[in-house]
Order: sequence, then structure tokens, then C-alpha cells
Amino acid sequence: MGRLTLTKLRKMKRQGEKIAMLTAYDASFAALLEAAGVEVLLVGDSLGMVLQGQESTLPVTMDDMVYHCRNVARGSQRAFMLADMPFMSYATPIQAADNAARLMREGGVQMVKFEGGRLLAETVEYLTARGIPVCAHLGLLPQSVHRMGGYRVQGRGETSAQQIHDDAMILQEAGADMLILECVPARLGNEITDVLKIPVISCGAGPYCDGQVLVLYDMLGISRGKPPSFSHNFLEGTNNIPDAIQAYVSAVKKKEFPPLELSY
Ligand SMILES: Nc1nc(=O)c2c([nH]1)NC[C@@H]1CN(c3ccc(C(=O)N[C@@H](CCC(=O)O)C(=O)O)cc3)CN21
Ligand SMILES: CC(C)C(=O)C(=O)O
Ligand SMILES: [Mg+2]
Repeated sequence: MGRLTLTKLRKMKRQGEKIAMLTAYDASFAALLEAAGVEVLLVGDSLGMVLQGQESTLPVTMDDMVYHCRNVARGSQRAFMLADMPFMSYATPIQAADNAARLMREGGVQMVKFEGGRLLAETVEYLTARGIPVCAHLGLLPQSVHRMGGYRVQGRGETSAQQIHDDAMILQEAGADMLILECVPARLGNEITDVLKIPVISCGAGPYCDGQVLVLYDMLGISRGKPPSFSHNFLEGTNNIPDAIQAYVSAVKKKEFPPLELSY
């Protein structure tokens, strides 16, 4: 039995079954998450912050990503694996293709993700034409923290919401097979999920998307500093980590997470 496929994830969208996704950085957690029914494991560049103690995700390197992808791949068998391309590893389509190929060949992932809008449409096209599945990432772009002036909600104004909406359509048209929407109002998350054919995953984008993702350390209540307000500590109310992860999966499946009051 191989790993879950994009075909299955698209089918879940069509049938209204919510997709449960969490970040994973090592083999032990990968096995635990998969056993709890998490469909998608994201080897996120958030590892720079939660594992390495960096101020942002910018210092994370390709070698870091490959190392953690390999560990997650060894710990899991069934889950769909997706990895972030780190800061400046996709500055040109050719560089993106070389680095994405490394994440797939050496890291063992099925899909790569990078942050940005329509300016990356050419890169999405270049990769997907060569057999590399791409997840787009819109809204709050942590690798652009210094341009955005902090980790702020995006798409609050009419113009900015329209721009994110248009970017989503352009990237789907360019070949993206999944989209992560980070830190945008629930209304915008809802609209984009309705117009796109590809699965849309919410990271602080409200309850109406096709799936949810959180940083593992946030949902276990063990990250340094204050986690984003859209996150929730699932270890509270349970006695152990496997139960906390199980609680997250069932809350996502039953559409109990996120509640509207944890959304923008
Ligand atoms: N531990 C961790 N969790 C994450 O979710 C995460 C990372 N690290 N690192 C990379 C990015 C950065 N992210 C963040 C970080 C902070 C906020 C945050 O504090 N947001 C404010 C919004 C304030 C506003 O504009 O109204 C909040 O209160 O939620 C959101 C996303 C998401 N990602
Ligand atoms: C927060 C998620 C979407 C991410 O990109 C990461 O963990 O790096
Ligand atoms: Mg990331």
C-alpha cells in the first residue's frame, strides 16, 4: 500500500470530507500523526523557528529541509508528504526545479510548496510541466516578514482580498494542485475555496476551507513564545500526545475546529 494520492485529496474536497494536516519534522511524530489519521504531513520551514530557535523562517536551508524530510519519510508510510521550499530556493524556475527535485528524490516528498502570488505562476508552470506537484501559499507569507512588516492578517481590505483571490485563480491555472491560505479572513477563505477546484487548506483562514493545518508544536502547546491566535492547544483536555493529535483530527473532521471565534 503506497501513500495517499492527490486524487484522493481532490475526492475529499468534492465529497466535503475535511483534510487534516499538521507539520512534522521527525520520524516519531510522523508515525504518530499518521496513526491518528492525519492525511497530509507538512515538513514546514517553521522548523527554523520551533526546532532551531531562529527569529524567522529565513535562515532555513535546503540541507535542513532535506534532512527533516528524510526523517519524516522514514517514519511514515501512508500519509501524503509535502515540503516547504526554503527562502530564496525558488528565485528562478530553474533553481526551483533543481531544489524541488532534491526534496522529492532525497527527501521523499510528493509535493513542494512555496510562498507567493502571480509572479510565481511561471515557476508553478515550469515545475508542474516537469511532473513536480506544487502547493501554492497565499495570505501571510512568513518568508516575506520583513516586507510585510510583521506577521499580520492579510486580505482585510477590498483590494488586498481581491488580489489574493485573483492570485489563487492564476496559480491554479498555472498548474498548482493545492493551496494553503494563511492568516486571512474566514470570508475570503470561503470564497476562494468555493471557486477553486483544487483543495484549499486553512492556516488561520477560517473553517470553510477544505482542510486545516497547524504547526505541531503550537497545537501541543510547546512552542516558544505566543502561538498565533488562530491556533489551539489540543493537549489541554487530554492526558497524552497521541490523544491530543486524535482530538485535533476529529475536531477537523467534525468541523468543530476552527470555531468562528478563532477566525478573522
Ligand atoms: N510556531 C509557529 N506557528 C506558526 O503558525 C508559524 C510559525 N511558527 N512560523 C512561521 C509562520 C509565522 N506564522 C504566524 C506568526 C504569528 C502570527 C500572529 O501572531 N498573528 C496575529 C495577527 C495580528 C493581526 O494582524 O491582527 C494574531 O494575533 O493571530 C500569525 C502567523 C505562522 N507560522
Ligand atoms: C504554517 C505552515 C503553513 C507552514 O508553512 C510551515 O509550517 O512552515
Ligand atoms: Mg512554511
